[in-house]
Amino acid sequence: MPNITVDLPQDSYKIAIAPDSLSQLGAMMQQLNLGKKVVVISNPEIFGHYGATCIESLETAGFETCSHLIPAGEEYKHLQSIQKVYDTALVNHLERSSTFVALGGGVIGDMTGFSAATWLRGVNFVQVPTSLLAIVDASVGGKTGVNHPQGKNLIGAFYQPKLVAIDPTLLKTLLPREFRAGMAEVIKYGVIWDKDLFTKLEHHPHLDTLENVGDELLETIITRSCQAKADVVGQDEKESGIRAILNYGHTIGHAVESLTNYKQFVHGEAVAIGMVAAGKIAVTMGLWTQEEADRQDALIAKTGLPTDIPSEIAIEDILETIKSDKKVKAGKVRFILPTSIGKVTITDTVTPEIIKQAMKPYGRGLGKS
Ligand SMILES: NC(=O)c1ccc[n+]([C@@H]2O[C@H](COP(=O)([O-])OP(=O)(O)OC[C@H]3O[C@@H](n4cnc5c(N)ncnc54)[C@H](O)[C@@H]3O)[C@@H](O)[C@H]2O)c1
Ligand SMILES: O=C(O)C(=O)C[C@@H](O)[C@H](O)[C@H](O)COP(=O)(O)O
Ligand SMILES: [Zn+2]
Repeated sequence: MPNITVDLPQDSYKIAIAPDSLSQLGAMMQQLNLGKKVVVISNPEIFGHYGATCIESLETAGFETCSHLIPAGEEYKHLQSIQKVYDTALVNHLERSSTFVALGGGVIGDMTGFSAATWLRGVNFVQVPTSLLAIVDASVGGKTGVNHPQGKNLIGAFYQPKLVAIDPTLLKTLLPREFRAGMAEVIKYGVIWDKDLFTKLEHHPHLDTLENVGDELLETIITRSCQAKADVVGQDEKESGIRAILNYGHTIGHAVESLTNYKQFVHGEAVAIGMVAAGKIAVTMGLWTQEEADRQDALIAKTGLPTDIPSEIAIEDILETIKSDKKVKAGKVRFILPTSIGKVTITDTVTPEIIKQAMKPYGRGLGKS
């Protein structure tokens, strides 16, 4: 599989994609002129599977290692978990030249990156993504952070890794539900950026498990998704413009995640629901054809992802929650809406009335309104 570069004005970095990336991690990090000390941050399950290989690779390359484990789950993505990472960094005398390695999914990656951005005002950071979602999206681009009780990722920093080491063989232990969640972000790239990827996904009979996707399509999924993200981030590192398109499906998706207290849906599932909702809004506004929106929704359904906002969520609660979305500008909520497959527009013209109208015919999200 090819390597990809995230080309930035400062500190460009490599996304290394290979079936032995984990065992080569130490050797790859050796090339980066990093300090001797490394903390590997993970969760107990992932560390149980891959911690030993990771540590062995680092120590063979001459690094001194320690580890820090955070319990699994989005509900631990908060500032108290970061405080405990700082405690480990302090006890182990990590220095400015030291490196924080994220061995995990997007939750571990976002928290490790935020800890690295803030400990000693910034130490080195390396991503070793282990979930499909982290491989194709979260490990690339330097968005790091944690949730606030009032909303998703409200606390954070843009802080780029020195290296992203992707080992697709780690996916063999990922649960099918989590695989499908990653596929939601892959479908996102198809809708916002890569029509050809979208068509390839449409033509594949089953997208619901790693086995059904198969090696050839998996390689395409990983390389095209990472390339799409690298292209967008390379143009707009800190989301002053085009990068906002990577938030397609997230305006309503994040609201659904936080309104269900991160218990009912994992991130990718909420994004799938958010993409279907954004599609309805785009069709209602005359920006997108019903036929293409149906193709998007069919792909999401074929993957086995949810499509509907649960009826227990009142549309008023969604409208209230999206007011604290990070894309709000001059008090206006901005939406990313498709105009044709592979192309989207960023707009602040979506009113609460349009959202209600778009949702109404489908009977969703109107339970308590
Ligand atoms: N920074 C970004 O650009 C970005 C992009 C997308 C999502 N995110 C964030 O990422 C998070 C979602 O990431 P996620 O979907 O990876 O969730 P996650 O990190 O919670 O991982 C999902 C589950 O899979 C398990 N897991 C991961 N890899 C495994 C493996 N190889 N084998 C067995 N189990 C494994 C984890 O322990 C966890 O239980 C959200 O917090 C989201 O906000 C960030
Ligand atoms: O990298 C980006 O930019 C994204 O928006 C990618 C999203 O998939 C990801 O979920 C991100 O964390 C959302 O960012 P946020 O700024 O809306 O919290
Ligand atoms: Zn996302």
